[in-house]
Amino acid sequence: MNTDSKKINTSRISISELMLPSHSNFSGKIHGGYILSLMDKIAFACASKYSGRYCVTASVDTVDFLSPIEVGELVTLKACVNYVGRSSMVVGIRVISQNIQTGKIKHSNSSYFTMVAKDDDGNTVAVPRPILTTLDEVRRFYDSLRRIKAKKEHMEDTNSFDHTSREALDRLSDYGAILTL
Ligand SMILES: CCCCCCCCCCCCCCCC(=O)SCCNC(=O)CCNC(=O)[C@H](O)C(C)(C)COP(=O)(O)OP(=O)(O)OC[C@H]1O[C@@H](n2cnc3c(N)ncnc32)[C@H](O)[C@@H]1OP(=O)(O)O
Repeated sequence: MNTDSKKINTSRISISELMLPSHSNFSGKIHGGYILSLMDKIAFACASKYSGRYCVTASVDTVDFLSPIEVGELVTLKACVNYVGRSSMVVGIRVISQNIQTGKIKHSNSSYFTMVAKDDDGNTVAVPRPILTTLDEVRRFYDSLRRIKAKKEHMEDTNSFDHTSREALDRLSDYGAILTL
């Protein structure tokens, strides 16, 4: 177990990038996949900065795209480590876009990436214990814990659900689905 400790706020990082026509999709808006790749990059940078280790993405929480991003807008991603396990870190990411001419800012999306630190042999490795210095950091830490617990419960629910049971098949009609087995 790594007994070092580190202030969680040392993980704070932000990147800005101007959105070019090459980043757009068929409708002329910025491609969501491009934003996701920027989010993965900043999550990697944030977790590696905190842990001093090479990190891999273990999981990505839901990403809801709240408003489209236009070509020519300046996209800024802000990230910080919210929660630290033994080898895993939950990185909170907020993405905003700004129209450079008008200055108008839109919240594009937010998400949580779970990153895991690895050593040079590719084994998971303990990361420093987090030092929290503000109540916002305490809130984010507990919010992460709640999401981890909810995900675990959801997995247990999914694993114990029998989709072939009479009850499950009957219930399909509640959702307007027609069964023709
Ligand atoms: C410094 C060098 C510079 C190099 C300069 C390169 C520059 C380059 C630019 C890079 C730009 C972007 C880079 C992005 C990084 C990729 O894109 S990485 C590619 C995509 N990700 C992967 O390939 C990961 C594949 N999966 C794995 O390796 C393993 O399954 C994992 C995730 C490490 C877990 O391994 P495991 O054997 O199950 O280990 P286990 O001990 O059970 O779990 C370890 C921890 O992971 C957690 N965990 C495992 N699975 C999950 C899950 N699904 N959800 C949440 N937590 C999980 C566990 O709870 C545990 O947490 P702790 O209790 O330790 O805190």
